[in-house]
Amino acid sequence: MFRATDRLKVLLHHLDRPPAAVTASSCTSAQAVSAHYRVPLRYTLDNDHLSPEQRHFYEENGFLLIKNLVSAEDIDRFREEFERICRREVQVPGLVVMRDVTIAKSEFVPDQRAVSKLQDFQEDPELFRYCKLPQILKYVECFTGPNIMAMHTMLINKPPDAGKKTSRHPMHQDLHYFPFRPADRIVCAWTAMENVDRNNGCLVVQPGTHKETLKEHDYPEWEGGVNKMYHGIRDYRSHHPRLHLVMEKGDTVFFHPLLIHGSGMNKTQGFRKAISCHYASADCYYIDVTGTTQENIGNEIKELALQKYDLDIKFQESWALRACLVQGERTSL
Ligand SMILES: CC(C)CC(=O)SCCNC(=O)CCNC(=O)[C@H](O)C(C)(C)COP(=O)(O)OP(=O)(O)OC[C@H]1O[C@@H](n2cnc3c(N)ncnc32)[C@H](O)[C@@H]1OP(=O)(O)O
Ligand SMILES: Nc1ncnc2c1ncn2[C@@H]1O[C@H](COP(=O)(O)OP(=O)(O)OP(=O)(O)O)[C@@H](O)[C@H]1O
Ligand SMILES: O=C(O)CCC(=O)C(=O)O
Ligand SMILES: [Fe+2]
Ligand SMILES: [Mg+2]
Repeated sequence: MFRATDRLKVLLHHLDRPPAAVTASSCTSAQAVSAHYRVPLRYTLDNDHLSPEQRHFYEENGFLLIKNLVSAEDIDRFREEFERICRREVQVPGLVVMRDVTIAKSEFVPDQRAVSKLQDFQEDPELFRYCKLPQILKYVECFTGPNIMAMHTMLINKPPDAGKKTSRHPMHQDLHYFPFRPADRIVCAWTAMENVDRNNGCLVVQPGTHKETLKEHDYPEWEGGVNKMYHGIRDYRSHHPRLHLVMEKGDTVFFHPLLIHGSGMNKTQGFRKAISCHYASADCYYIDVTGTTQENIGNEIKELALQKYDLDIKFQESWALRACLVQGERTSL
């Protein structure tokens, strides 16, 4: 994660710079779709990749599911690389290997099956291929524009629930973790590596919640415990309906960082796998989260960097170090 400290110096002078051209300038000749649906377009940029219907769907719902976007061959390669990492045949600098809290806190000696998540795989060329797949970037560009940074990478291996419901991911908004803006120029791509449904803990989304504000997040008070940094929306009572995203291997969902989502318990004996990347426009800018609802996660990440890597850095810096350009120019982030 924190590999190039010298690169940091170059990056830091950008941190507090105001945004150059990332306001709403995007929506210029969006009139066609806009007029058709009589709504202003805000969440998507002018492009000829999305159909008017797809564009309207994302504007209204905050996500877009594309069937069969990643080939079975590619997914099999990602799976093989994941297994090599678990067997410790490859060492990846900066990689965070996370185990389920039930297993991490027990006497059980963890083997590869205990790995519940890999984070920050940007230094693994085979897994990072996912973030550069042209068919994914074509969609990403519709939300971020042409200068694209891969900000956060994950391979999620949701384990069979050990009986304490710790395989759940509480309902949250990803923006809680991100000290950069504007939110509308950030998007997550999440690809199912096998069939996912309610049994093995598919994504659960609340369509339309991307239009709401960022909520306060904290650890949920769950009896069986909760994984490190799995914050959920505090005192959450939502009137929005929940939608379970049933997906097949290779299907990919793109979603907005304010969309409220989570994932259910894995009631099967298999490990539910998905690979994802959060992208942002390189024209985004970092913000200071002091005094905001994000201060708690910012402090937690700073503490982790200090304990684990002996690095005394700002929340924003932890992101600037992980970020990788995947298309266009690294203008700000
Ligand atoms: C949009 C996006 C950002 C949304 C999200 O991804 S939300 C989830 C974010 N999650 C994370 O960022 C996970 C971060 N996880 C990590 O950094 C690591 O897995 C660590 C929790 C630091 C553990 O790594 P490491 O230090 O290598 O492992 P160790 O086995 O030596 O454990 C050190 C101490 O941590 C504890 N631990 C390990 N895994 C978990 C867990 N899943 N939940 C709660 N506590 C955990 C472990 O028991 C140990 O504690 P002590 O024995 O020192 O008290
Ligand atoms: N008590 C709770 N507080 C907050 N979030 C919860 C709570 N219970 C479940 N969730 C969240 O709701 C989402 C769905 O979880 P859940 O395990 O209930 O799965 P489900 O898909 O609804 O399956 P089921 O068919 O068992 O109800 C997850 O994000 C989960 O973390
Ligand atoms: O794959 C999942 O369970 C969802 C994870 C998620 O939403 C996240 O890590 O932010
Ligand atoms: Fe999330
Ligand atoms: Mg439920």
